[in-house]
Amino acid sequence: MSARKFTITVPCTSSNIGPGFDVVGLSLSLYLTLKVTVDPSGSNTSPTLAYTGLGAEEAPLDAYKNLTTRTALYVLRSNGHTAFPVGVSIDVHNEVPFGRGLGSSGAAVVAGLLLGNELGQLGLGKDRLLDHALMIERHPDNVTAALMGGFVGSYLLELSPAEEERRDVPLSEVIPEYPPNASFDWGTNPPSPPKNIGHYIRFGWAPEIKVIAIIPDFQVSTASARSVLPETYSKKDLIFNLQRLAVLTTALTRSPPDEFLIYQAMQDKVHQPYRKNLIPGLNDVLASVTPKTHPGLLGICLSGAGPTILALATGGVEKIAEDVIRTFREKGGIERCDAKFLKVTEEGAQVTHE
Ligand SMILES: Nc1ncnc2c1ncn2[C@@H]1O[C@H](COP(=O)(O)OP(=O)(O)O)[C@@H](O)[C@H]1O
Ligand SMILES: N[C@@H](CCOP(=O)(O)O)C(=O)O
Repeated sequence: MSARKFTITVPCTSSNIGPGFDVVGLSLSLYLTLKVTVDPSGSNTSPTLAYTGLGAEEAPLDAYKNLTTRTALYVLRSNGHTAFPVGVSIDVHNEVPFGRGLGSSGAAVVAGLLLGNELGQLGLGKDRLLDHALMIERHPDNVTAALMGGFVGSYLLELSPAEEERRDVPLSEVIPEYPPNASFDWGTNPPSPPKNIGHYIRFGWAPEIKVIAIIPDFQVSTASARSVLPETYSKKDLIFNLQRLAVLTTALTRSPPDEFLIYQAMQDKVHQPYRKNLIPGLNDVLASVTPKTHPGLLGICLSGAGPTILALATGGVEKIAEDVIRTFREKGGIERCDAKFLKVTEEGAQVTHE
């Protein structure tokens, strides 16, 4: 049998866009790319991994430790396969910085979903793959945008008790850490996830709206940025966010974009105020870059869990980036930031066969 070759491409994502905590995500033009060969005459029983680009010094090359291949193994195991096929080799190239709020872990998971689907020739559609993604990243915003592309809103279905039980399988059983604990049973496959647990809708995106990501040179893990959030919110703060999110999703589709509407609609009281201590200078950045000080600016917020700043603008993008970088340096003591001028990607994660 001859070797199969295919390439998986997954965009990075910016979630929340101000008030849409755990709800909206935007897929953007930095990519995680996997070039995969499956050679049935090969002798390796676990995939060999080579990795270039961002995170190369951190990403495990052991297929049982790497998030992408662990996700692929979950997709395989929950769909009747017991192991990886033989003869798999994967060249990873990554442009998505780790721990910056640009959805690197969501991209790694989505790449793993497509990888598992291809390795097992399972023929699962994207909607079904989303169910698998939600067993791993339990907030839908990044993974939905990375999988589907564009500007996307999503919610999780309320489940029946039986479905809850299938969904609440601990992560350590869905994608076991390696080596797994002594009682872990590789012979028993995890249940397949309940169906249609995540629902989504694609919004439009006004073509005039440009995207700037200003990426500080340090990591904030999403887990730690979630641990600082409160368990409960005041009615006032919830209403504040709901009102803005309802306006924002349509405001970003309208041409020409309305800067007053968008700037106000990108304010947030649910996550950014609690994350400011993790990101020195955040409040100064958000307060000092406004449509008044920076003509062309539409809105500015934390990208995902941070520390990246997402600015949306119709013009003046270089000045916005320069001033965010300067404010981070002067007020936050952050010496290095990288500015990226990104495109909204329409197509989402892709597999192409050679
Ligand atoms: N391409 C990748 N391959 C393997 N692991 C990855 C990859 N990208 C991200 N990860 C894992 O995800 C972690 C970052 O996830 P997270 O804290 O959610 O930040 P973010 O998703 O905002 O970049 C990394 O430290 C790494 O463990
Ligand atoms: N809604 C999540 C999004 C996390 O995104 P990431 O890019 O930081 O992984 C949150 O804000 O916690």
